[in-house]
Amino acid sequence: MAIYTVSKTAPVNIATLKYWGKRDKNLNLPTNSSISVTLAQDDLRTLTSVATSETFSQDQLWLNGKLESLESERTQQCLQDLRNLRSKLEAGDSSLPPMSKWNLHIVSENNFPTAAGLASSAAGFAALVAAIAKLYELPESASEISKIARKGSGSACRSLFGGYVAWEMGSEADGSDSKAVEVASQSHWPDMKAAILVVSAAKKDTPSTSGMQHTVATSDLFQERIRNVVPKRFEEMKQAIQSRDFASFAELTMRDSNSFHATCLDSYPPIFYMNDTSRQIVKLCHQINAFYKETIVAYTFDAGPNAVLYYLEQNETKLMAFIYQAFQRNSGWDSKFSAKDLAAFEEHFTFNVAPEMAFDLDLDMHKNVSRVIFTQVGPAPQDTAECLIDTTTGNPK
Ligand SMILES: Nc1ncnc2c1ncn2[C@@H]1O[C@H](COP(=O)(O)OP(=O)(O)OP(=O)(O)O)[C@@H](O)[C@H]1O
Ligand SMILES: C[C@@](O)(CCOP(=O)(O)OP(=O)(O)O)CC(=O)O
Repeated sequence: MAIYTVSKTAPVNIATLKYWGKRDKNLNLPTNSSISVTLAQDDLRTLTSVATSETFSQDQLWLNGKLESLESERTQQCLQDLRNLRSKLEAGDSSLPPMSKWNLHIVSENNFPTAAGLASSAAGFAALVAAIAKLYELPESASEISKIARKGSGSACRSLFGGYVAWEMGSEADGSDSKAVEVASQSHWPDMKAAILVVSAAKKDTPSTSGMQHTVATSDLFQERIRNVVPKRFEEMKQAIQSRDFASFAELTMRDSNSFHATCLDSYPPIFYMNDTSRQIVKLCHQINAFYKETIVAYTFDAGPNAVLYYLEQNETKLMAFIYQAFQRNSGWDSKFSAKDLAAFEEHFTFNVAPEMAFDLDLDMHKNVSRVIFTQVGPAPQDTAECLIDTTTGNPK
């Protein structure tokens, strides 16, 4: 009996205007629109292979080599929506194999820690939905498909696009207008880079879903954020991206990270995602921008202590003069930079920074950082020849 197989990779996205709060928990409808940058898949990606056949006896998911439950309401909703679309297609074309009635085998691998605040659920659900949509040969646009990924994990809808992405919150009760759209392509602003300082790769304390429910229910500041702060910032950030205005983009990004974490602190009891090391990194970024009298770096933090720093390629040496000095003992440098690059960072620090520097760099900061990941803006989910499923048995390789 035929086994049909498809594989896809999907990216991580890191929000520059944060999604925090749901107006509908079941449909994952947000209380505000958000914006993110999609990151390159060479460094952080989910690879998902899906197979379907009349012979499979049940839906099954293997995540990072382990059989996982597919029971969660969110995954079930994604599978149901995809099957409904496939079923419509089959109704109009009797030559199509009736895949909507068959079970699925899903095998997925993240090349980075799962559930550690590195947006694994975003890449994970984007890859799952994109792979099944391809297997089913669905003609729907990426925005339409993003509505399905959104039900898996809100931020996953933004991982259906490359470059710079908005998730428009929409206003319909059924979520039909709550979808991801492209703000600008990767090629519009290709020199955006990101350095991720992994402060903790451990599973986080308060999962995003319960954290945001708690904030919605208890924070007064949250109301101010969604009513008066984010709507204006959403327009300003789109404008900054469209005009490639890094200084504005960076300030809006940092302010929004601070605003989101302020609502966490304003929740009762409070939620703490950032830790002392995160705060030291915030301070360092402001010191770097003040040193150069120009905004060359932006920090942002998700639901965990890890820092994501956005900067432009042309400012790499200026920024890395500081970052290499502080974090050179952490792993991650050699795979991205040549010995010549690293020497240039060191030299820039010694000759341009050190003589003028008005503050002390805390050389112990690296002790609380496990590794540094260097990456940049990247494309939408990709087709791949790599397959995690044995095409003769339909089981993981
Ligand atoms: N490749 C994948 N395929 C399917 N589901 C996945 C995949 N990777 C992660 N997930 C789901 O996402 C969950 C982790 O999501 P969670 O929101 O807790 O962490 P995170 O995405 O790393 O953090 P955050 O979204 O707050 O940045 C996993 O437990 C799993 O259910
Ligand atoms: C802080 C954030 O990263 C929160 C992401 O939350 P999730 O998308 O993980 O939440 P669920 O919809 O409940 O799955 C901000 C963001 O990515 O916009």
